[in-house]
Amino acid sequence: MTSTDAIAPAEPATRHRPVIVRVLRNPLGIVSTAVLVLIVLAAVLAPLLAPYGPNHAEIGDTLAPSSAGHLLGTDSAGRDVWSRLLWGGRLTLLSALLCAVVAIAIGLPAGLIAGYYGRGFDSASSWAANLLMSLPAIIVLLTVRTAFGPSVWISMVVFGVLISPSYFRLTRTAVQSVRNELYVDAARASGLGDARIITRHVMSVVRAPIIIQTALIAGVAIGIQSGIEFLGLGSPQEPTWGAMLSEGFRNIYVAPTVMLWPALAIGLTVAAFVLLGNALRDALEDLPKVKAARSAKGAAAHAGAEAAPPGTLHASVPAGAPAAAVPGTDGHLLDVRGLAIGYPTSDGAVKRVVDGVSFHVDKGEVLSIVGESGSGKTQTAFAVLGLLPDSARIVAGGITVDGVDTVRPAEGVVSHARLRALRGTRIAYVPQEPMSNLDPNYSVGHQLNRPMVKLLGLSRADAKTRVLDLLDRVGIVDPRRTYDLYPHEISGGMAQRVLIAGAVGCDPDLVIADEPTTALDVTVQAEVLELLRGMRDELGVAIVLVTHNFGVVADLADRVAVMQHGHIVETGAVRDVLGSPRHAYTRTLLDSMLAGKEPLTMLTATTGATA
Ligand SMILES: Nc1ncnc2c1ncn2[C@@H]1O[C@H](COP(=O)(O)OP(=O)(O)OP(=O)(O)O)[C@@H](O)[C@H]1O
Repeated sequence: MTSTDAIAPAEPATRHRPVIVRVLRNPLGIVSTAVLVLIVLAAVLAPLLAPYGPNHAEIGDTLAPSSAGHLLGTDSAGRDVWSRLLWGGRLTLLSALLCAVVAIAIGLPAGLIAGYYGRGFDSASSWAANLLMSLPAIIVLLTVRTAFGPSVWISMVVFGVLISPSYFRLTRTAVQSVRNELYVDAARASGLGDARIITRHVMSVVRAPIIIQTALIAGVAIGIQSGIEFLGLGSPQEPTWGAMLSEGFRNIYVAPTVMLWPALAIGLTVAAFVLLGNALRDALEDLPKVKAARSAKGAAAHAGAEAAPPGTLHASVPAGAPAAAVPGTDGHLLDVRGLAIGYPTSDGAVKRVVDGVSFHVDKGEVLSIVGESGSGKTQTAFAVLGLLPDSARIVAGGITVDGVDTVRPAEGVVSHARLRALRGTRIAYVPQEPMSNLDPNYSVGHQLNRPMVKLLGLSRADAKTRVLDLLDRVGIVDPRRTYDLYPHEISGGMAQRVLIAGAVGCDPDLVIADEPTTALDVTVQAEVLELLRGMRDELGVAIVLVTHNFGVVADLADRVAVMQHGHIVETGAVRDVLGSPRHAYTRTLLDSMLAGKEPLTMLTATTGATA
C-alpha cells in the first residue's frame, strides 16, 4: 500500500498537559490546592500534632486564653482548642468525603444507565431524582437525627442520598449528549460491548464534570454538616468543627476566639473547595476546544480500532468458521431481502425511508450502493451494521450476515444480541467522517489497540505490534509517532487511513464503507480508494461501498445497486449498468456526472417511497 507525505503526522503535536499541571498553573488552583493539602495533612497527622486527645478536659482551666500549654486556649469544658481543631478536621473532612462517595455511588451509575439506555429506567430514575430533589434537606436531616440519634455519619449518608440527583442529572445529560456521537457508533460497530463503551468512551466525557461537581459538593457537605452541628444536633462525643462552632457561640462574649478558630477552618476549607472546583473547570475546559479543533479540520475518523499482522493477515486471526450456506441465502456473505425501514410520524403512521431493498454480497466482492442524497443508502448500510436510531423500525424484510440472521422478518428491529458476535471480527465499518468517529480522549494507538485485545485476545504488546504494522500498511509514514497522537493532531486523510487500519484489524469478512471519501480532498480520495482496493485484493474482504459518485463506483465496484427514494431501481454488474443503463434515473445520474454536474443537486424526483 502506498505512503505519501500528505499523510505524515502534523507538526508540532499539541499535546494535552495533564490536568494537575494546568490546575497548578492557575493561581487560584495552586492556592486552593495548597490550603487543602495543608488542612488534609493536619487532619491526617492529628494523632502526632495534637498535644491532647479530642475529649481531654481540664476542669480547672476553662475558657483559658492562648498559652504555652494550650496554643489556641481552651473551651468551656477545659479542652484544648488546637487539639480539637485537628481532630475535628479529620471527622469533618471524612464526613464530607462519605457524603460525596454516597452521592456519586448512587447518582453516577444511575445517570450512566438512564442516559445510555433511556426508556423505562430513565423515566423511573428521573422520577426518583425529582422526588429526592423536592424534599427539604434540612427537615429530612432533622427527622433522621430524631430517629437515629446524633451521628454525623448517618447524617452525611442521608445528605449524600439527597444530593445524589445532582450527579444523576449531570451524568445523564452528559451521556445523552455523547450517546449518539459517531465515535460511539464506530466503537459499537468495531465489536466493543456496552459495558466497555460506557466505561471508556462515555465515562471520559462524564469524568470532568463529576470531578468539578465533587469539589463543590465537598464544600457544601462541610457547610451543611457544620450547620447541623452548630444547631447543637451533633454528637457531643464526636469532635467536629461545627460542634466547636456551636460551643464557641455559646461563650462568644466571654471568649470570642473559641468560635473564631473553627469558623476560620470551615470558611477556609469551603472556600478552598469552591476555588479548586473553579480551577478544575478552567483546566478541563480544553476538552471542547480540542473537539472543535477536530471538527474544523473536517475529515477523517474512526472505523474501528483493530489491526492485522504483517504479511499473512488472515492466517493469524482466530476468526470463526467460514460462512456456511444458509437456507434462503444461497451462501452469500451478506444477504438483504425485501428490507423496509420506517420512522413513526406524528399522525401515528410509519414513513418508509427504505422499501423492498434486496441485494447480496459474496466474499471478496465489492458492491456499490449509489444514489442521490436522501435515497436511503446510509439507512440500508446502518441496518446491516445495527446502527439505526432507536426510533427506526424494520417494517419488513430480513438481513443475514455470514450465516447469522441479524434481522428476522416481523422482529421489527436489528438483533444486537446476534449482531454483537459478528462485529469487529466478521463485519467492520469505515465511516464518512473520520474525525468524528475517533474518540478525542484517547490516542490513535489506544483506540486501535482495544478491540484487538478484547476481540482477538491479544496481549497489549502483540496488539501494539499489529497496530504499528497496519498503520504502516495503510501508508502512515511514521507509525510509531502516529500511534501516540490524539485525533486532533492528525489530518483527515490520516484519520481515514487509521480507520481503515482499524476496520481490517480483526480480519473481518465484510466491510461497510459509508461514503469513505466524501470528507476528503481529491488527492487523498484516490489514495483511500486505493487502500480499499488493497483491502479487497490482498485480504479478500467483501465491501459494501455507499457513495453518490459513479466515478467511485466505476473505479472500485464489481456490482452496483442504484437507489432512489428508498428503492433499488437498477442493479447489475458495473460494466453493464454503466455501459447500458436501463432505468431513467440511472441514466440521469450518469449524464449529470458526465456533464460535470453535481448529481446530488440536479436530480428531480419521479417516484416516492411511502408508507
Ligand atoms: N432519524 C430519522 N428519522 C426520520 N427520518 C430519517 C431519519 N434518519 C434518516 N431519515 C430519512 O431517511 C431517508 C434516507 O436517509 P439516508 O441517510 O439513508 O440517505 P442517503 O441516501 O444516505 O443520503 P446522504 O448521501 O445524504 O447520506 C432520508 O429521507 C432521511 O430524511
